[in-house]
Amino acid sequence: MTEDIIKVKDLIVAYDEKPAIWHLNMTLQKNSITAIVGPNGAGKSTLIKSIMQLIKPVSGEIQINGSKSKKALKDVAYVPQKGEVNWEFPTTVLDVVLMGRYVHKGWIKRPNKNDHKIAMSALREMKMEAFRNRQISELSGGQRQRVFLARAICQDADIYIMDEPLQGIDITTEKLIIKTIKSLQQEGKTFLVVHHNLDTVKEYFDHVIIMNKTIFAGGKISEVWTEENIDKAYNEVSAVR
Ligand SMILES: Nc1ncnc2c1ncn2[C@@H]1O[C@H](COP(=O)(O)OP(=O)(O)OP(=O)(O)O)[C@@H](O)[C@H]1O
Repeated sequence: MTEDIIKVKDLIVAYDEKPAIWHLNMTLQKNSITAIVGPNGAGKSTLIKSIMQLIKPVSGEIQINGSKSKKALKDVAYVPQKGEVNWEFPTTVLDVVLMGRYVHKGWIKRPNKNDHKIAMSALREMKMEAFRNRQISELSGGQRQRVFLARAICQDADIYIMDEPLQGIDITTEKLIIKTIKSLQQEGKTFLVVHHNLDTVKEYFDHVIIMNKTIFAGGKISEVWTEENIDKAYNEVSAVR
């Protein structure tokens, strides 16, 4: 029996009255690892920012675990694109990872021993333990991505929404991130991941959403990952532009 953990109904999102998402409907299946693919400007980031309530849609409805409330977001860990973060902010790797705990305690309470233990274990999982006292401005791109994943792990959310986590990283880090995602799936977690490399979709994911402003196909890789569907989204864009 499958269960939809996120439901998006008839979503329209616009920037300066120009639609970036147009009548989009999708569901995210619980315990899946789902890729969102589509060409540049297809609205992939806009979709996940809408789910994270970082952007207000023109219309439509988004439910997380059956709820439309902002409170439902505490079950969601968000990994933004690297470029969206101020990496010059003076803070250490450990402090960034500990931020994952604030969702559980609020911003007022200081992290306790247990929070530190959880943060260190997440850093260990991402092989970043040795960097814990390093300033985030002094990390490479791949190391930054690992720190962000460690923060998400530290939050211990049910759902992980990640915007291009494999962008600009080496193959070792890519394999480490995928291994971590797959082992978290074994623990019952769900992943929605913006992904660009079409060659690795089949290997890394079990579900896919193929989009360009709206959804062209969505479901199990074995059912919807076809040349025809990919072509539609990447080439037949005029209908929704
Ligand atoms: N803050 C913004 N203001 C105005 N337009 C925006 C803004 N953010 C995105 N857009 C536009 O909305 C459309 C969708 O952008 P979005 O970043 O969601 O696409 P994407 O699929 O994530 O692209 P990419 O693969 O290039 O990262 C694009 O045409 C983009 O130019």
